[in-house]
Amino acid sequence: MKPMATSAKPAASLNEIRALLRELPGPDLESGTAAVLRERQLTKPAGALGRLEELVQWLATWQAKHPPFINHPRTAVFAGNHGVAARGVSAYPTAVTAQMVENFIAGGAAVNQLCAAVDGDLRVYEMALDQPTQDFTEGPAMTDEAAARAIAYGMMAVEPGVDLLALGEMGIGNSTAAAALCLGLFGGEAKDWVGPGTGVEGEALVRKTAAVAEGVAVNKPAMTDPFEVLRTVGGNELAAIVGAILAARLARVPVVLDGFACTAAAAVLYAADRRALDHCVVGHRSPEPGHSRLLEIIGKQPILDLGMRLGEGSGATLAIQILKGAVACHTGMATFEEAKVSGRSA
Ligand SMILES: O=C(O)c1ccc[n+]([C@@H]2O[C@H](COP(=O)([O-])O)[C@@H](O)[C@H]2O)c1
Ligand SMILES: Cc1cc2nc[nH]c2cc1C
Repeated sequence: MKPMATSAKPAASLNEIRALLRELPGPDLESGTAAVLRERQLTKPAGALGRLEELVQWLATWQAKHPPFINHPRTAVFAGNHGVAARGVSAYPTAVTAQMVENFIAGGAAVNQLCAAVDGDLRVYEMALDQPTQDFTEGPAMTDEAAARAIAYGMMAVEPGVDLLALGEMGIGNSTAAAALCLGLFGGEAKDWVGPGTGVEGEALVRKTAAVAEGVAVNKPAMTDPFEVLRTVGGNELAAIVGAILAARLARVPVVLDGFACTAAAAVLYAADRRALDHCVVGHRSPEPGHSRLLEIIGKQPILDLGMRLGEGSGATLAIQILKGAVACHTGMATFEEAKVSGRSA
């Protein structure tokens, strides 16, 4: 694992990102069909591997390869700080974002263990933690240039050789930003999208809900498209996730999303183009109430449902093991013909 310092990337504008969205490659139906045809020949009753069969078809379709493979999975964790955290909306101080980055580097976090367990390559991308975004209850969190730069930064997580990308985030206060993103993108009321995050309750939860409502109200006139929602109430690590998802699509790398904040960032792309997340699965369901609501809207069924509400890519990384199992069956099983097993009689 190698941490990466934030460096000035060539300035981009959100218009360049919007243009990219119009160039996304579609599914490779030939590879997907090849996976379905092979599944039918394997020594099992038709459909008996359930969702594993769908996942293999999905992988083949979006890697544009049959058989699909997972030899070099990567978990990319983006870390950012949020001005809105100063409103007392998290159970933890903002210093924890940088402290946890140190913990990731030292190998002491949950995601380090989960990534090692799936033989993954963990990368941590620290994004100017000493320069939090503006408090979005007072105006836009980011300028156009800063949002575009953060998206471009996230694109670096997709490098040659990576064949599956799990995404995660670390950012004290980002469940407030994620709730504001969801409210800005999909409407409803602030309380529909706000939950405990790291464990806020009582007065702090009231403050958090008010911050989300206020942030969206203040920035509403600027929220003319999903990228403006990201710019005005999102954050660096959330924008980077958007960039990583776009770059993965362009490089034909399937993506595994994590919990609430990660999925909320991804939902910016869904709101901009209904097909933009077709190369993504959601690794797990977080108990953060906004996550289930969001999964319903984007039409994704999570792979795991283990009550994990950690973030940092932990659930997405764990789900890599399920995807590996699906690929192992698909590539390693014998066909009825090879194993001389009789097929279905009626
Ligand atoms: O992934 C989730 O669903 C999730 C749910 C609750 C908390 N988190 C993590 O906790 C942090 C955000 O919580 P908060 O209370 O500081 O907004 C951030 O670092 C997330 O990775 C993550
Ligand atoms: C300790 C801690 C670890 C985390 N990992 C991801 N988000 C986190 C938030 C906190 C507070």
